[in-house]
Amino acid sequence: MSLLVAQDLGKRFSSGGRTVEALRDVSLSLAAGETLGLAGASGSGKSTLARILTRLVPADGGSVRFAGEDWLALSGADLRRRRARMQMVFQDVSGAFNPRATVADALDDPLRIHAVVPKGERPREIEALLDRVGVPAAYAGRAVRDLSGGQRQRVAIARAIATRPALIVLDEAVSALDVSVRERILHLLATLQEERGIAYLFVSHDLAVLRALSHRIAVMEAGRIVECGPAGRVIADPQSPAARALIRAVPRLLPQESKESPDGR
Ligand SMILES: Nc1ncnc2c1ncn2[C@@H]1O[C@H](COP(=O)(O)OP(=O)(O)OP(=O)(O)O)[C@@H](O)[C@H]1O
Repeated sequence: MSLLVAQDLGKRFSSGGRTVEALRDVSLSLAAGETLGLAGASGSGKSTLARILTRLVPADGGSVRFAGEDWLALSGADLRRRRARMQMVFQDVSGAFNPRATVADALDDPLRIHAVVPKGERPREIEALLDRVGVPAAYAGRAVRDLSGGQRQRVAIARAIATRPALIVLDEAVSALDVSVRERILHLLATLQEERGIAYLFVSHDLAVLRALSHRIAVMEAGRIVECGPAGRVIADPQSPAARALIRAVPRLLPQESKESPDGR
């Protein structure tokens, strides 16, 4: 059974007398424990889709079923409670944290809000989360803004897994990082997925990044999904001009290194 099914999502933005159709009839599905990579040129609608799925912006039309529920119909306390099951990590996580927040504060918030563990166990849980993402426990008292970009992303991942989500939406989550730091974070994400069965919707303009993690890749162009298939197939044998253009932008792409799963997902 699918963990998430989005159907016919649409979104228009109006600004300065101009209307942009950011999403047109977008449908996709995601299985538990699966990574769907979402590729596309700048402005193709990737972030809008990520923001609609995470309920940061409303859709104009369409539906989303998540974990068996009508996700777009949830509101108020019901939505707040269910948010524990769908978390997100963005490119610039500094904006997501209170600038003065310590690492411990940033992790304590979701544990408290979602009552993940009893109050007395929260300090130990924070330690375990930091350990899991490879941040030394001694960093707990530091301000998030004083961390390196890679460490901040590790804390953002720790915060995302704190509520034991079924799905994490990652929007350009490794794009600002150096290549070696990026590779270690991608490895961490892959390991967490194996351990916990978390599904990822991984948004990136960089197909090389998507190839490292994705079982399937969907390609967007001008608000539509123009191609979707097993990661290895999309990279080795792209069917759409949009996918071909993205591949041309990354000359080192080698299809045989794709992490496509044995059942062809
Ligand atoms: N709040 C907004 N107001 C007006 N237009 C918007 C808004 N958000 C997005 N858009 C427009 O919607 C379209 C899709 O934008 P979106 O950010 O989803 O694309 P993207 O594929 O994520 O691009 P990028 O990779 O550059 O982030 C673009 O034309 C963008 O200018």
